[in-house]
Amino acid sequence: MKKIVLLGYMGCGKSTIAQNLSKITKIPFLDLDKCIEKRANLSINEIFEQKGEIYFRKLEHEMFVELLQSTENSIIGLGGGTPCYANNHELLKKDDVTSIYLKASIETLYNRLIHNKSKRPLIANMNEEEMKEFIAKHLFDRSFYYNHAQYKVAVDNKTVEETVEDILEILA
Ligand SMILES: Nc1ncnc2c1ncn2[C@@H]1O[C@H](COP(=O)(O)OP(=O)(O)OP(=O)(O)O)[C@@H](O)[C@H]1O
Ligand SMILES: O=C(O)C1=C[C@@H](O)[C@@H](O)[C@H](O)C1
Ligand SMILES: [Mg+2]
Repeated sequence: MKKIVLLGYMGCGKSTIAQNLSKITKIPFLDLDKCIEKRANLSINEIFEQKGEIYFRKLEHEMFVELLQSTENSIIGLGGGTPCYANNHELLKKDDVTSIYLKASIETLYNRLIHNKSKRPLIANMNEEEMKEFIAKHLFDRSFYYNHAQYKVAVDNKTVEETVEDILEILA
């Protein structure tokens, strides 16, 4: 029961890359954020608004543990904050897990997230200036946890296909 776990900051491409990798490898893709939404019967935004972030982080941890315990092979796309809470980073080193950090620069993340922030409650209400500073500081804080991944793939200036190719080489 091999698990391929993709992690990294919001907008680095976890969901996009995982979907494409899944098509090629025929290994099913599970998006942790989507699993949480299904379990809670609320969107990520609604969970943050109605229940608060601590509740979300608890659910996120429980769901991550549950997905890792399943006996099926899977590609698991984490949420941007998953490795940074509840000691989830320690789970990235498990024997049956291949964890891969999709590493993007502040510039790449900013350019992607600026067009696509409404569904991301941590940045939804920020203006462009605030967002750039927030991403820079937040990425710095989170890098410690992301660096617990077994592998790193740089994604700047790469197409989806190129990043998928890099991951296939790691898995070969
Ligand atoms: N080369 C690329 N690789 C991956 N995504 C890209 C690329 N170029 C543009 N994008 C776009 O960047 C966005 C990446 O968002 P995606 O939802 O995959 O990230 P995520 O890491 O899953 O974010 P979150 O943690 O918020 O769920 C998508 O809108 C995608 O279309
Ligand atoms: O970076 C984060 O902390 C988050 C990223 C998203 O994937 C969601 O899990 C949620 O919006 C929190
Ligand atoms: Mg995602």
